[in-house]
Amino acid sequence: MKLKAENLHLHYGGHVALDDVNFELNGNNIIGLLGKNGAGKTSLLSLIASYREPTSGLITVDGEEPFENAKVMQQIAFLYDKDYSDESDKIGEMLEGIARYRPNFDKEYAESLINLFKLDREKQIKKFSKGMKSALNVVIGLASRAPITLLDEVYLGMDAHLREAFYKELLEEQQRFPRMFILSTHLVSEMDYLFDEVIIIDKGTVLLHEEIDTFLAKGVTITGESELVDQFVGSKQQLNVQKLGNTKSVMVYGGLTEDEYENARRLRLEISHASLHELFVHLTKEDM
Ligand SMILES: Nc1ncnc2c1ncn2[C@@H]1O[C@H](COP(=O)(O)OP(=O)(O)OP(=O)(O)O)[C@@H](O)[C@H]1O
Repeated sequence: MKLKAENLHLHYGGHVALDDVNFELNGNNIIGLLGKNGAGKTSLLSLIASYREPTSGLITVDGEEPFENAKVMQQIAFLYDKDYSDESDKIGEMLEGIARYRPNFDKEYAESLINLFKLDREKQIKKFSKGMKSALNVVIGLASRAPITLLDEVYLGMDAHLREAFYKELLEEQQRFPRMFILSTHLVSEMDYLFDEVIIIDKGTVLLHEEIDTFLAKGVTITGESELVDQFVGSKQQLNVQKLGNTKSVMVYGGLTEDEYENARRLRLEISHASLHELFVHLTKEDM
C-alpha cells in the first residue's frame, strides 16, 4: 500500500501540532516513528487512522483520503493506550465484535496470541492490568492483519518478558503476512532492530525519513588524540563531543568516504557507528 502525506497541518485550536508534514511510505516495512514528548506522533497516527481530519493538506492511502472513508478505514488498524475502564466484556466477546468489521481478522491466531501473552479469558477487560491491556492491543493489532497497522506506544506497561514476546511475534508475523507497520516508541534502543525505516518527527515536522541502514551509516564516532580528531573532523556536522584528558570523541553526521576511513586508519583514530538511540537523541536535542 502507498501512504502519502502532503503539506499536512493539524491545529488544535490555536496550537500547531503538525506543521507541513510530507512523506511517502510504500510497501511492507516496519517503520519506527520517533519523536520527543509532544512532537506530534499520536497526532500524525490519528490522521492516518482517520480519527481526525487534517486542518489542511492531504493524507492518502493508495490515493484515497481516509477521513470518513469506510473502505480505507477497514484497511487500517490503530492501537493506542485506550481507556478500557468501562469495558465489561471479556476478551472473547470483544474479539468477536472486532472480527465482524475486520475482514482479515484471524480468530485462531488471536487465540494463540492470547495464550502466548497468558491473558485471562475469564476476566473482564476493565479489570486487566496495564500490561495486559497493552497485550490485548497487540493481539488486536496483529490478529486484525490490516494492510496498515499503527501501534502507538503499544508496549506501555508491558514488562520486559512481554515486550520481548511482542517483538519476536511481530517479526514472525511480518514474515508470514508482510504488511506496513508504523510503531511509535520511546524505547529506541530496545526496538531499533525491528525497523526497516525510520521517521523522526520534531516539533510537528518531519526531521528525517530514511531507510534504517542508510541512516545508521551516517552516524560515526571518531575517537583519538584531540588534535588529530579535530583535524579529521574539520567542518563536518558534529552531534556530540566528549573529552577525557587528551582523548576526544566526536560524533559526526553525514558518513565517511572510503578515503576518509583509510585516512582515519593511518592517523590511528578509532571509528565506531552511532546507535539509532544516540542519533535520535543528538539530532533532536534542544540546542541543535
Ligand atoms: N486534543 C488536544 N488538544 C490540544 N492540544 C493537543 C491535543 N492533543 C495533542 N495536543 C498537543 O499537540 C502536540 C502534539 O501532541 P501528540 O500527542 O501528537 O505528541 P506525541 O509525539 O504523541 O507525544 P508523546 O510522546 O508525549 O505521546 C502537543 O503539544 C500536545 O500538547
